[in-house]
Amino acid sequence: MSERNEFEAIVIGAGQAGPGIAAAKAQQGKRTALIELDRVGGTCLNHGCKPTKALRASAVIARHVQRGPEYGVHVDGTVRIEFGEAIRRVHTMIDTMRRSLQDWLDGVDGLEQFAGVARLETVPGGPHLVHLDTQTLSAPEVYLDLGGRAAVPPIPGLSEVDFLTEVELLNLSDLPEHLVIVGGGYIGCEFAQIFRRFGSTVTIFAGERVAAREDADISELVAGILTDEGIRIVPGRTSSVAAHADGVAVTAGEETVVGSHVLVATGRTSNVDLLGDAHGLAVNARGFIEIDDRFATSVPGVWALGDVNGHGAFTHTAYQDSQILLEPSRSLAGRVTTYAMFTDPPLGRVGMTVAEARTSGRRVLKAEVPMSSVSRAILDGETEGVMRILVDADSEEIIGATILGLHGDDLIQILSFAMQAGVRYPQIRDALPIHPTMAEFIPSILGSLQPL
Ligand SMILES: Cc1cc2nc3c(=O)[nH]c(=O)nc-3n(C[C@H](O)[C@H](O)[C@H](O)COP(=O)(O)OP(=O)(O)OC[C@H]3O[C@@H](n4cnc5c(N)ncnc54)[C@H](O)[C@@H]3O)c2cc1C
Ligand SMILES: NC(=O)c1ccc[n+]([C@@H]2O[C@H](COP(=O)([O-])OP(=O)(O)OC[C@H]3O[C@@H](n4cnc5c(N)ncnc54)[C@H](O)[C@@H]3O)[C@@H](O)[C@H]2O)c1
Repeated sequence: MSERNEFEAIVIGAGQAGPGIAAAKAQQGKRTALIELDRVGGTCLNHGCKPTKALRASAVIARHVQRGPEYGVHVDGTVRIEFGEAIRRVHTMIDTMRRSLQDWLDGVDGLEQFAGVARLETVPGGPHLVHLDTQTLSAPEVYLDLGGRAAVPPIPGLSEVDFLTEVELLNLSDLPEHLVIVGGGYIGCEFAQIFRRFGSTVTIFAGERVAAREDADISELVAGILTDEGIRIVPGRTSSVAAHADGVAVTAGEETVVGSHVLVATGRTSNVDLLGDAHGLAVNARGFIEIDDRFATSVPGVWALGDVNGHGAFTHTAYQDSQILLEPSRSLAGRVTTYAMFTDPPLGRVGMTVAEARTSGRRVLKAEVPMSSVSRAILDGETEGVMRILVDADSEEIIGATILGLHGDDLIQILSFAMQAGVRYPQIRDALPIHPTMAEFIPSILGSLQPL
């Protein structure tokens, strides 16, 4: 090993956790390597959160324009939705953000960047070895921010057609005529609504049901929002896929739908396999690297952050992993995981679902209001959805919340911050809310809790 390749810290993956760790290690004066096989910014920046939410912004505007007459706003002349322009807007924005991240990394003193697939060979007592195509690096500290990729389910015929994952879908320049989506999770629902609003025919093969991680009644509300916009939801697991003269035929049970494009959105798989077979790390049955509360893996000197440790599946969890790691007094224990599905209206979620609360063994109280009773939602003409809060009757802690509706993605954070701070529900119930806002119903429904 030449001295040139001996580092004090190596970070593999420049996604949501890697860049911050790499910069911090370099700033601590450690000679640090950051290795990325693709583009900096990982899934979120290149083909995840950010491009989808930028594209969603165009889809939301399209919807507002279409709904204008309901509000007395008429756009005279033709309204055209140009998918090509919308996707170019997305790419321009993402390119700028990626350049800015790259410029920031390039400016970190003591940080050396490498391109390629890193294979890890752990060595008892360290330093560990990281192999690239033409060279091997070593370091006593290795940080893994490997993320994941679309899982490709073993559906007969799928591998023989040109199916899309989110990567290819976001690289289309022409609008699909009929987008068939296999999987009704967050990716399936978000893309379904976006492409429908641009004018595609959209069919979701939803598996069990859309948004299946949520309570069944919430899934039903989400399904209603999507079907009201003309999206067809076919229940059941996709059993076969085949090439067809008009595109691709997708079948579940008795139902076959022929689409021009098929998107596979049936979950994610971890990138741990890319490390090769000499990493020696304990990996669980789902492919996640096992860690303790401070991200230490089963091999001393190796830490795992972000999606690959299975303790979060979001950008904010991956990024927070890096913040926790860098502050020795913090740990993963007690993190209140919260997330949103960015349909329009969005679904905000934190803590337990009703189904989980029922089996928790706690005495649980529930407060709920349909958005059709929330003044601001009525005034804004956005009455789909529901606001629901679950409380532990004995400890008075908030233990879960679901907000499907206008600003649900932001409103939910009032509750997640309260949960993180250990606030008792009467403190929020007795707060003074502003009228007429969506948040005003959070205190008011906490005054009408009922046993679950
Ligand atoms: C379509 C879509 C929409 C999403 N929307 C949201 C959203 O709205 N909000 C949200 O919070 N989350 C969203 N997510 C999830 C979010 O993108 C991920 O949770 C997040 O990117 C995980 O960050 P990470 O750092 O763990 O991994 P990643 O961002 O995937 O980064 C890992 C990096 O490691 C690199 N890498 C892996 N193995 C190696 C190796 N051996 N050598 C070198 N480099 C390697 C990869 O190339 C990648 O760049 C979305 C995901 C998708 C697919
Ligand atoms: N807003 C957000 O934060 C956001 C948005 C998109 C993605 N993500 C992240 O990406 C991850 C993956 O999202 P996803 O939607 O791919 O996965 P998911 O796990 O949320 O949903 C996949 C769905 O596909 C179904 N399915 C599996 N096999 C099927 C088959 N053969 N036929 C029909 N349906 C089938 C499953 O039952 C499941 O309901 C999420 O867990 C999340 O962490 C986050």
